[in-house]
Amino acid sequence: MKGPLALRSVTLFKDGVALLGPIDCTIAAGRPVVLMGPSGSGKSTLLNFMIGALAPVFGATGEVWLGDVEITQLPIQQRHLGILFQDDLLFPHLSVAENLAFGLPAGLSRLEREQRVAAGLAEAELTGLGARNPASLSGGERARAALMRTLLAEPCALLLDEPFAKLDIALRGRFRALVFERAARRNLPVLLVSHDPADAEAAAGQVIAL
Ligand SMILES: Nc1ncnc2c1ncn2[C@@H]1O[C@H](COP(=O)(O)OP(=O)(O)OP(=O)(O)O)[C@@H](O)[C@H]1O
Repeated sequence: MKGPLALRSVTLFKDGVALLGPIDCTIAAGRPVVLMGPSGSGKSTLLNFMIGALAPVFGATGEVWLGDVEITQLPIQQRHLGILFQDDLLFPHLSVAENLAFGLPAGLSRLEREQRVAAGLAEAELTGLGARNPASLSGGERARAALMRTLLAEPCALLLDEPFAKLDIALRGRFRALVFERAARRNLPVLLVSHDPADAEAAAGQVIAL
């Protein structure tokens, strides 16, 4: 599945009361869109709806499209969306390198897997930390590992929930550039939840404000 990610008349409800929407938007491939809004306005819930993992307390109407396929009712694994949750959710029993390898596409040779993980570690500025346990990393290192695991899985679109929030300003700039470049190079639609005006600036005004 390729092409833009689109929301059509999406409304979210919590306990039967409208929480957010209706939202209509198209997230074009290659040009990240930033989703901003007050805490508790439903940004993370919208991402969960898009991947098909809404908590039972919520309800939703409307449609999600990826290219010319409506994915609203598809099982989570058939949507081919990459999501980075706010809490990094690395597997605690796997090393950092094993976490990165976890989502790699099927069918790669062992050598190719090792090369991609090594390149991912380098790109995430985690070289030398591959054998470590996630619990032994700093919050920012874990956030970078989780972001790279999401990128290495080669999804058809990316949903990123405050991916740079735990990084210092310099790292934030470098990882913002990494995500924007990757989106452009691989022609990926990216929806980026953020409270940081610098992300909105990088998205050249492509902002959804709740
Ligand atoms: N599993 C849940 N059960 C009950 N209420 C929930 C659940 N998850 C989220 N909520 C509530 O739903 C509302 C929307 O939450 P959500 O996490 O989507 O907000 P957000 O815009 O992402 O906020 P933030 O910017 O603080 O991350 C909040 O009031 C939150 O307390």
